[in-house]
Amino acid sequence: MDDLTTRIPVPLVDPERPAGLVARVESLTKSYGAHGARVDALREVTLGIRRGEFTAVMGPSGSGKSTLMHIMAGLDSPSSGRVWLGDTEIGSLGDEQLTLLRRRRVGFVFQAYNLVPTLDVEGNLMLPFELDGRTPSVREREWIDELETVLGLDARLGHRPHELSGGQQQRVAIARALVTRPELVFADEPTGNLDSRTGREVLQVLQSATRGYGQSIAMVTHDPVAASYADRVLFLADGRLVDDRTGMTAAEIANYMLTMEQVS
Ligand SMILES: Nc1ncnc2c1ncn2[C@@H]1O[C@H](COP(=O)(O)OP(=O)(O)OP(=O)(O)O)[C@@H](O)[C@H]1O
Repeated sequence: MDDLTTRIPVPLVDPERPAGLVARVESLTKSYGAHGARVDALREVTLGIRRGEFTAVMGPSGSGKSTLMHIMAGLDSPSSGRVWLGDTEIGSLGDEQLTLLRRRRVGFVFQAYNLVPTLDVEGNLMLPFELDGRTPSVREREWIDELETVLGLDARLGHRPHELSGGQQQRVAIARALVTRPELVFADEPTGNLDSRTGREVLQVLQSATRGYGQSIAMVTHDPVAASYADRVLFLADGRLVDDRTGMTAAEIANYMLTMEQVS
């Protein structure tokens, strides 16, 4: 597989746009259930995801990582607090606008790949455009071709997901998340189903998408090795943001998690 960083010098992020936060939440709270059975999944969380960075959201099981990601991606609504994607406040959008935001401005990569089994690789990559009721422009077609080459999918375009390895399926899912050049890609345990070597390859692809193209990525994981590929690690514990660190090694993250688990 080629290295994204060396092949394409064209930045994904429009240089005219100011650097800063691609998404943020303010005093975000999410509770499930009521009274005695109430679970506070998020408690007054305030944070920003920086544009052009690979951010990992780490924390013990049940700390609120998935809930945070779902709310930031407009897949779930908060109990209270505010959420922005770029300058758009998500809470102010109606259902239709929210659907368009999810379709056009964010991308998703899931642990289970979530490819359409009846479509081949090319069909899966075209899906975001089909759902949007349009065909790719010439520039978009060039970008799709580049992604297919860089992600090593050229020889697989006519194959269906069951004919691919897990790592290949996840590369298709990453390419599909990138084809529309979304402002932010959300990745939920993207290496959860992969062996460690294939997992590392997928993490390198995500890292290269940030370093080579300036793609903003927010990845939820409980794996210290996966988080060490990120530029920045946000730590959640018991529904709260407890730390915000950069440049951590896998060993440092693992130690940090161990300390968190001992304290809680
Ligand atoms: N739909 C729901 N109904 C009730 N409780 C929920 C629901 N979704 C999440 N929770 C609770 O909210 C808390 C946070 O869950 P969340 O899935 O966000 O944690 P997580 O950090 O992603 O965990 P994991 O690493 O195990 O996936 C947990 O206590 C969970 O049981």
